[in-house]
Amino acid sequence: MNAIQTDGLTKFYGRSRGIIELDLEVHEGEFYGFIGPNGAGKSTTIRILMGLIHKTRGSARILGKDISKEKEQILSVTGYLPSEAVFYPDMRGRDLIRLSADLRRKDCRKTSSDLCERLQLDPSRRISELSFGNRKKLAVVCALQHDPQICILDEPTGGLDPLMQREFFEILKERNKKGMTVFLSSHILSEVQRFCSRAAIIREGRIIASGSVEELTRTNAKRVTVRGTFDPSGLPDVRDLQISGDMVSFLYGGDINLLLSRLSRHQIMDLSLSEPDLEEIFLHYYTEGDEKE
Ligand SMILES: Nc1ncnc2c1ncn2[C@@H]1O[C@H](COP(=O)(O)OP(=O)(O)OP(=O)(O)O)[C@@H](O)[C@H]1O
Repeated sequence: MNAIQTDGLTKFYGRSRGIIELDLEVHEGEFYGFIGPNGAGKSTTIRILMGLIHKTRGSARILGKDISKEKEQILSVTGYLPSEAVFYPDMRGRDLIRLSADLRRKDCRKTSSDLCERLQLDPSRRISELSFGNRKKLAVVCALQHDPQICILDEPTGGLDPLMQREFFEILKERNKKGMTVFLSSHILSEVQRFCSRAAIIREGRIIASGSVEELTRTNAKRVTVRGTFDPSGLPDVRDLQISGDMVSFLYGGDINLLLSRLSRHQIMDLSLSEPDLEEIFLHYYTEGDEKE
């Protein structure tokens, strides 16, 4: 049984595209990243999974349960962190936390107070008095206090300062070790590279690549940085060329001997060849797509 499985999942808002023919497979216990730029369809996918909006066609299951028919069973074992949490402003944090626990008919006092302490959240304050980051922490407590089997997080780190982001990922990692599946959408690629074992890349509503983060980042291309006067434009498979003063930097996917022989004809002061990071690979997927169109 997969933690999340979608088959041909499609959503149109009127005539405009949300997501198209999305096939996702997230295994139980995985830490899975869902990467894509603004407007790619990440929130649309997540909102359909959480039953907040209806699909146009296709199907989706969470822990084997159909999202259209078994919503209540799904919600009782799922934690959800929306990208922008909107709460009743006059409520106090602790009342919201209790309401969220009551909806799941669970006593979550011990876990919620641990979470508040770790996230340094004062739950006695009114929601209207909380900063954006503190509202996010409140949403994290509501998403995790009932020890869900799967947690679906939409751009989770927006609004959290770096220390809190670290604590938040620590919590997720601990939960994941105990078996919780984590599915998070992000456009912070280093975050996905650091924490996720597998990921899917979504672009313009379609998944353009998926697999282990290692596979996705494995490429023959190297980031070449040269100090000196060098023009790589005659070389094959050169992308993302950046020139700044006497520094030339580009992604190179061609024959390394050819590169070395071209370089040897120039006065080079410094040279480095490094593995591209996920950010660059992502760009690579995008430019590939653009070339095909
Ligand atoms: N309520 C809506 N009505 C009409 N179109 C919508 C609506 N919500 C989303 N869309 C469109 O669906 C597409 C996917 O949007 P979605 O919010 O799912 O992307 P996203 O990947 O989550 O982006 P972001 O990172 O900016 O949150 C976009 O083209 C968007 O304009």
